[in-house]
Amino acid sequence: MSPSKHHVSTLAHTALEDFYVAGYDILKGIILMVNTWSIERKLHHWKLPGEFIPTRFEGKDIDVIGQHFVFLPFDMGQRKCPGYSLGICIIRATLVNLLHGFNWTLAYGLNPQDISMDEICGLTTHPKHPLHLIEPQLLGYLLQIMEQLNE
Ligand code: HEM
Repeated sequence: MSPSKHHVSTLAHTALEDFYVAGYDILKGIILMVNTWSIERKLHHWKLPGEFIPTRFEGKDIDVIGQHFVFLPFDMGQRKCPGYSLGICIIRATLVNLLHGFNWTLAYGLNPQDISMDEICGLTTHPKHPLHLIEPQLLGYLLQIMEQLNE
């Protein structure tokens, strides 16, 4: 996992007035980016925060809309993501359809524990190593189509 200084989770914001926060004087006009990745970890709420453990959210009264500082995927306050509920719907619908409609297996004979959860961080965070999956039926259709094209 990369060090926290590489994870910045908000867009750039400009301070509209001088203010003081957490020991820092912020001057009007300064451009700020808030490192929510680091805030979530500094609060020491999560066990093994760098590990992919989806069950950690089970039975927890923690939402994603900026009420809980330990989990801020969409940030909080006036400039939090206005598309958060559409974003959640799209991810849920896409994932559910992919899992419901196809039988995926890991490529190259990999085991689930071999999947790398390393990230590349920038304006958005994405996997450092792509996830290669095979869907045998889909692969069969594709091969058939390619054969027909070659005839
Ligand atoms: C899971 C999907 C998404 C995630 C994790 C996400 C996350 C974020 C984050 C962290 C910000 C920065 C907030 C800040 O700088 O304080 C943001 C801003 C924004 N997002 Fe999203 N977003 C998602 C989906 C979407 C979708 C689907 C839309 C639109 C249809 C959208 C539109 C925007 C806009 C317009 C802003 C800028 C808001 C502003 O500066 O006032 N996002 N998003």
